[in-house]
Amino acid sequence: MVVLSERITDTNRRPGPVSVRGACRFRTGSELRGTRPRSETDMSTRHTVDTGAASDHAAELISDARERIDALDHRIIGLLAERITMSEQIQRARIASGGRRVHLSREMEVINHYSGALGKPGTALAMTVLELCRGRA
Ligand SMILES: C=C(O[C@@H]1C=C(C(=O)O)C=C[C@H]1O)C(=O)O
Repeated sequence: MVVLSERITDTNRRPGPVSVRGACRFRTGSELRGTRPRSETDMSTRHTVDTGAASDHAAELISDARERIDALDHRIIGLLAERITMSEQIQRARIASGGRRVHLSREMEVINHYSGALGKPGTALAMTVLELCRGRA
């Protein structure tokens, strides 16, 4: 059962809407019946809305896994920064010696490495990594 929204000012008043991140949603049947404490329901709903999950269990699993993904992305970005520094050193040394910035046969090796491991998207990823490291060719 749902009840149409109206803005709430008193958090104990029913059946006004519940605010979720500044937005309003309809009150659920269990909230209207008072079978769950209001704050627990609000937290639980926010949890599932944030993750797109349909249960608290899935929402918790997703939140935990997202933290690990954020940590992995942080490391990937750190590794990319390290790669950019190494690549710049090579490019500077080559240019200082009278050579060119770009070395195509080496780039093909890099692209093959990525596509061998990751398939077609690996090619696109390698191109992006190369662009980050030596600019647009
Ligand atoms: C770093 C180099 O210079 C450039 C950058 C590359 C890279 O970032 O992997 C690869 C080939 C070159 O275009 C290199 O020759 O190894």
